[in-house]
Amino acid sequence: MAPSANLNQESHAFMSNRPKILIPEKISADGLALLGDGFDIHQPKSLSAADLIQLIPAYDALIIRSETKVTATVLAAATKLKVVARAGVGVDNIDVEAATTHGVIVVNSPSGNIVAAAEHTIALLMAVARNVPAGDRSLRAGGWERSKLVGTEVGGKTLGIIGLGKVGMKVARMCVGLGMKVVAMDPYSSPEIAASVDVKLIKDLEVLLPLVDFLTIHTPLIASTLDMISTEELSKMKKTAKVLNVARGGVYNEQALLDALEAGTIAGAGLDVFTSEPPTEGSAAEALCQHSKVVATPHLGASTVEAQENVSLDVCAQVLAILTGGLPTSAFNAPLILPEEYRKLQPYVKLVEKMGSFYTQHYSGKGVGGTKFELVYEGELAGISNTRPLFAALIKGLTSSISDQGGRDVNIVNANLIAKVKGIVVNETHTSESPDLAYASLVTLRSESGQIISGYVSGKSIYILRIGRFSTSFIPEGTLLVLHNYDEPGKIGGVGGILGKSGVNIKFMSVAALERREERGKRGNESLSPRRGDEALMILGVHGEIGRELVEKLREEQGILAVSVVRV
Ligand SMILES: NC(=O)C1=CN([C@@H]2O[C@H](COP(=O)(O)OP(=O)(O)OC[C@H]3O[C@@H](n4cnc5c(N)ncnc54)[C@H](O)[C@@H]3O)[C@@H](O)[C@H]2O)C=CC1
Ligand SMILES: O=C(O)C(=O)COP(=O)(O)O
Repeated sequence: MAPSANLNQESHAFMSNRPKILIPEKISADGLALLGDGFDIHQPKSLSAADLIQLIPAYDALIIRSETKVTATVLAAATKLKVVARAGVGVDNIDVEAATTHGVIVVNSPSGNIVAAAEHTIALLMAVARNVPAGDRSLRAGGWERSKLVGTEVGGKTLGIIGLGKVGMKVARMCVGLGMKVVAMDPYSSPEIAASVDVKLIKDLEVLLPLVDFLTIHTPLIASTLDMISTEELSKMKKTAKVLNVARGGVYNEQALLDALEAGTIAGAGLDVFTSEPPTEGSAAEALCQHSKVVATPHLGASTVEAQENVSLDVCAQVLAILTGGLPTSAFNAPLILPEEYRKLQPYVKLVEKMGSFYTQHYSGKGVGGTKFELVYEGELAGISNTRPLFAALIKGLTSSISDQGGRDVNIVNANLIAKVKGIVVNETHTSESPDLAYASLVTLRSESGQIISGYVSGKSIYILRIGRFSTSFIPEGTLLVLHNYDEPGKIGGVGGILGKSGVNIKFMSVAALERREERGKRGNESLSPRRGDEALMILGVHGEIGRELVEKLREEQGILAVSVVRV
């Protein structure tokens, strides 16, 4: 479907190479200021589902609230997207599983708007208890209906909370403050946590429902909470009970609630959220909004100046971190890594990726290697338990030369999944016993069939230290020619001559000698000069086109045992 004219205009307005951020919903300016001017930020006023699919391929980040539906189709089209940031709590409008498959990080603001949501729950509680909106409506219409609008006090009444999480706990505190008795049901909470806010935890919903005068739900909308309160549950409640929903449309079955209000088996409802927003014509949600026993608001739970500042700051900081190579603080589908650990790991991420890429290109061409690996961390690295970024870097490196996307599709979010699909198994070993280690940390990649590559980081540079039986020290960068040869005089000259004739310049050369038997296992930084008659690896950093013909020519050169071209 073609995008609207308005959209075309807007999308052509910026064509720079800066990372692009799409913000189709209203986000507070505080967070946007945090992003600075290093990005192209596009804030269309409204975006249809079709327009979103049309636009999304150009974007690196998407910042949304509850209105934008980030479906599997949107994510499949989002070839550059690195992050979907939800400026709020609930991520039920994002297909998190599809995001994981596509390597897109989903972040949110876990607590930026919880005070707002809790306070809005109290606003609806008081509104339904005291008929505030009905009184206001009647007065505006010229009435003065006092006896018709007699309410109930909340003090001394029992409130039931389903979902004693962040919002639920705040609501509990506030309602205890209002003099209410509070009981709660949450299978993942503990009696101690509940007791800390004077709440009695009740295991069974069936036991809780008949006790309460007011019921409020504060769970996420997930499979197990959809239609959690339906006809049967409502029938167990007092006829005078009133229900509140500032969580998500769908945790109460809307039709069942409408029927109960109509039948008088439930006395009233305060609703902020609906299964379709705005409610579709003729739906139970629309009928609920019009019902005389209902106080309804248009998903205003998080709509306070303060909450919007908080959530905007929270998610923009994370988008900034992700787009500049850092890690988010609250991701739904990425592991939590402490900033200090991440700082230490970062140089090794590049090293391990290059080791993996080198491995695939150097060994797989020879038909050796396998898909089972051991990644050994020695020295300082051994002390870091959360090496998930290194695991992801290895998977990215191993698969980069054999995937359509050149490994760009692999990241910390989906590395596990991709490894599984490709049958790659990595066993990470941390060994702190490395008495002769001359580097702060050493990383060794070992395949099940015995191939080995080791590397280390020094300052800002990364080095490959060992390839199979050969010890070396070179910076893996650009196009490398790796020649396995007999270490005989004239080899370098011969190879140099062939390359020169083909217009290929040599940028650097490193001759890797066979590790002496006594040196194996030690791997210090002592340089090992090749001995006559031994085999050696010649690693050449080259500039120029290395075609198949040239590789064949090199292979035919006397004393050359194997040639591989590695691009890292
Ligand atoms: N109306 C609005 O504008 C807003 C709505 N929300 C909604 O409120 C929800 C809750 O937010 P938070 O308290 O921050 O989340 P939370 O994750 O801190 O708490 C959710 C609680 O629900 C519990 N839970 C999960 N499944 C359950 C089940 N089957 N039965 C009983 N308890 C269950 C969990 O154990 C957890 O304690 C969000 O997921 C969001 O959908 C949040 C903010 C604003
Ligand atoms: O944070 C949440 O879960 C909310 O429901 C708030 O939604 P909103 O950002 O106001 O569209």
